[in-house]
Amino acid sequence: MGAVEQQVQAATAHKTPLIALLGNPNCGKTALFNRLTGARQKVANYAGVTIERKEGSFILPGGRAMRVLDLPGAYSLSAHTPDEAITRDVVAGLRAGEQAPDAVVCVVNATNLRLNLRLVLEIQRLGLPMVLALNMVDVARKRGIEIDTAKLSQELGMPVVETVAVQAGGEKTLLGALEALSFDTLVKPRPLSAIDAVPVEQTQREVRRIIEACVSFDKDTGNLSEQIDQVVLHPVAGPVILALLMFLIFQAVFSWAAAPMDLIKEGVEGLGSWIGASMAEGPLRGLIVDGIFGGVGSVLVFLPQILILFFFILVLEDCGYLPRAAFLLDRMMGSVGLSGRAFIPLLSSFACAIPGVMAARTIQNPRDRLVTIMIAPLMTCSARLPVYALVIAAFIPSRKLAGGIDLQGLVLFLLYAAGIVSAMAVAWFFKRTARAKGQHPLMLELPAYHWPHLHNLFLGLWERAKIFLTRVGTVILTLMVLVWFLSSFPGAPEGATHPPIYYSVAGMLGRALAVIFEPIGFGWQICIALVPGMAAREVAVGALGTVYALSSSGDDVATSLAPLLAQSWSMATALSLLAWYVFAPQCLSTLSVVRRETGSIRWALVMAGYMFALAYAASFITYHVARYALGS
Ligand SMILES: Nc1nc2c(ncn2[C@@H]2O[C@H](COP(=O)(O)OP(=O)(O)OP(=O)(O)O)[C@@H](O)[C@H]2O)c(=O)[nH]1
Ligand SMILES: [Mg+2]
Repeated sequence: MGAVEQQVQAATAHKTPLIALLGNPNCGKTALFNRLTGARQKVANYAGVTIERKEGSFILPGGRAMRVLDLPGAYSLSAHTPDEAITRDVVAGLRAGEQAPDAVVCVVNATNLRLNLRLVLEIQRLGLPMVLALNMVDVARKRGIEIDTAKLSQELGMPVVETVAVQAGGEKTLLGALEALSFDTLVKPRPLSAIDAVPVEQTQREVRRIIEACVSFDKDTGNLSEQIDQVVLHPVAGPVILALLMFLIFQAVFSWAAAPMDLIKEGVEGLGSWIGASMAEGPLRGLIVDGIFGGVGSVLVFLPQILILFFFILVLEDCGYLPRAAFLLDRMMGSVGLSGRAFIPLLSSFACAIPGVMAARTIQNPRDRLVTIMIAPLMTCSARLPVYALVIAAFIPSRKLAGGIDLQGLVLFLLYAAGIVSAMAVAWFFKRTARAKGQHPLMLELPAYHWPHLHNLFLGLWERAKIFLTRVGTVILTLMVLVWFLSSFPGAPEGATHPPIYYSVAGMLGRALAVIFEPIGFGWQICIALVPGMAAREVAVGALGTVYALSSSGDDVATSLAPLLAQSWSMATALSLLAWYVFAPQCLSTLSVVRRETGSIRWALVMAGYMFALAYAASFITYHVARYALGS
């Protein structure tokens, strides 16, 4: 061995080898990544969940440290979408500031080798050390698919191991195979032209030949997923089931949440009045009782509703129903010119528009992608739920309609529906003005159904709760303290006729804004809440809590906000505020992500502008129609 080689060997021996997890979308890369590293990246039963690279590290049983990259899924290395391009560039060592991996673990879905092997053959041509992880073998076995791994390994010329990424210990075989790899000599990937040199047809022939040689099917095992799909994807029954499911979810958001919400409310109020009673009258007491307990507490009570909503979304996600919903909605989305791929980004936007806007990266056509980004904020994000829930609780009687339907749940359902319908309308408009061409058929792989993993469900809810509580404890708390200060100082002048807040900085600001918002029914108190609501929607609720606690004279602790609002607002104002929040421009963080993802401030401004105009128009109409109809 020459001196130079020895040096290289010594240098690489010190370096921690980097392996990349590569494979088709939804084959279990992230699950495997989590299993190897103990991380908790998001997994879900549909394609396109991972949209950015994630790095982690772990130790092989023999003691060697390894670094591992989780990459977005790809069907082929001739990238068609921006996230596929990330994957291609990373493995080929073409991404700036990114070292090419020392080895590739190709993850394949054992139940669908036919689709997955093409990518394996393509990657192989890069010439990097490789291991094939035959994942989801548990499902394959259940379905009677038998794969001769020894033969497959021989055919492909690389180690093949069986893994079950969702079972403890399901990654052991992979660790063994990695242990056997040598990282002593540095291998550079061959140029991508090595892949393009081989015609696609030849690759596909090769795939067929390998499958014939290594895979056998036991035809007798009935396919339950297909049977379920005959009902769920039925042209008539399918959409009915989908609508029914959505409807039931919103009913549950109200009816199940009542008890835990009361509990939280009583806890917060009890604590607030206990602390209030033990403190001397003064600004500090005001800050704690009105600002923190009145403001932050009024946001906190919405935790149960958010968790119930996400419980259902997570269950539907994990069992594999969501891509079916995409399939059912594809026709509707296609008729307004959206691609079926827009479904997942739009669905994510129900949690928050930010991941939704980012998930639009999986959309191939740049114009489709832009339109999807522009309408993502019209999907009702979870931060708007508290605003809706508060106003509904104050103004919509909790009555059972015919068939046991809860009126409050129905109104909430309608608000969410209003967001969706207007998103479709806006998409249609954008597409028309942008003179779009023909449609793109939805190519969607329907994963097999499986029971939701309790562990996944629990982690998902825990994540949601953490996000919400962190927001309450940081952004919302800070803004609430600020709102309280601005609403408390300066104090009322001698002989004041209004409550002190009227004369405060916030009061002055609110009165100035009221000039603009009076025509849609918002008084100065609501205007005070609108401003911090731009930073985080829930703060609007908290701010109303503080504003009305400070406006009402006498009461020492903020009594429940809903009845206070019911006394202070007219029904027309309440409906107008609901309409406002269906459309009002999203929080500032969304706008900044839109700027980042579209690469210019222009689209962020267009978004803010069109949403403001829509919101104002919708509220104006709602307010005046309601006043007319209610005769006030
Ligand atoms: N039964 C079974 N399910 C698995 C296995 N591996 C992953 N899954 C499930 O398959 C789904 C997809 O897993 P992910 O890890 O998100 O897949 P991914 O390859 O990262 O997908 P993208 O990020 O979308 O490319 C999830 O619902 C997992 O729980 C496995 O070995 N057995
Ligand atoms: Mg993933």
